[in-house]
Amino acid sequence: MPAPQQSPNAIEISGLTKTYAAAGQAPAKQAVKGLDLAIPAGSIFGLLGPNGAGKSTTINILAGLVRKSAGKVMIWGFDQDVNPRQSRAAIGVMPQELNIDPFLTPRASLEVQAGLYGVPKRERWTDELLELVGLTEQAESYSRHLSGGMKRRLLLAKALVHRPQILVLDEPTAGVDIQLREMLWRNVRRLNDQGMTIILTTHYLEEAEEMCDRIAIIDHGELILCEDTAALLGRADSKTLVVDTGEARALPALPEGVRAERRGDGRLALSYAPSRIPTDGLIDALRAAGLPIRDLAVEAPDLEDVFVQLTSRPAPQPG
Ligand SMILES: Nc1ncnc2c1ncn2[C@@H]1O[C@H](COP(=O)(O)OP(=O)(O)OP(=O)(O)O)[C@@H](O)[C@H]1O
Repeated sequence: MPAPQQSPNAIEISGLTKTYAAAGQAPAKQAVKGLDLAIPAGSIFGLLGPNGAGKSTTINILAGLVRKSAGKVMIWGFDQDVNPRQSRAAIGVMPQELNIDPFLTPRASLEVQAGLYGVPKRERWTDELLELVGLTEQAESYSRHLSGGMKRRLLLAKALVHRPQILVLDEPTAGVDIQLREMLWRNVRRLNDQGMTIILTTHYLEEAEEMCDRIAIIDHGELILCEDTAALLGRADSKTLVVDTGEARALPALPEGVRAERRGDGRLALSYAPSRIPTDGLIDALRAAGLPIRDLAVEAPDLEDVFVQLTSRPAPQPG
């Protein structure tokens, strides 16, 4: 159904605000505070933030599941307030919760979902979808007999019935095993290769680092930054020099600002800010202090370092 999308962005959010009304003892809560965000078409975009930052609220507003309090949301060129049907049709959401009807088979679930989106019978791709997520064999089993992993795969297929231009994955790999995680990412990459824009939230920063072209970090309902992943990683002013000191265990005197830690394998890990202590200067200092250096490696910062620096909070933990 959708046609527009003249901008290079699949999604444009401006001034997005959400205040949950007070309920019982709980006071009103402003979960999203004037968020501006542009998500380029064709990207794999990560929405990250500590627990309670407002990620799910934002995603649920995009999905049309939560009503925003203020602001503008354009999905695939459609204003959510002006063209709610078209903007909904452009997006598919794989939610966190396993909301699957236990009495439907996977095939029936997909058919019902396609019906809800008004997909005509001849345009349905139920068999292909079952194949895509590896549920062909279980197509006629009751969903209540599916394993947790299979239910998640069915959720992915449900999000795709109407062939959306944008796929949103809310914590897709929380608590799933390695095989399922790999299968999910394989599918996500394949869909992205075919042009689909992917938006995901994840608590696994390693995963975001590996999968996402661009990352936004939000905290307390506000945007902290939005950058290409490579640029983001370049921001962290931290490196780790890992030194194999052989039998020597005594710590030498270290330049100020260097943190030392002995790793499980016996190597000495020295963390430092390269803007203040250049790597070669640190190595010279170690030599001058008489530290035996059998081997050494410099580890670049990862997304976790950046995240902690920017939010001054521990990285989110998988729930
Ligand atoms: N239905 C609701 N009613 C009231 N407050 C809510 C509701 N849903 C979320 N909140 C609050 O809004 C804030 C943002 O929550 P949200 O779930 O969007 O964060 P999140 O970044 O997705 O967190 P998490 O990583 O823990 O899922 C939190 O303080 C949360 O308690």
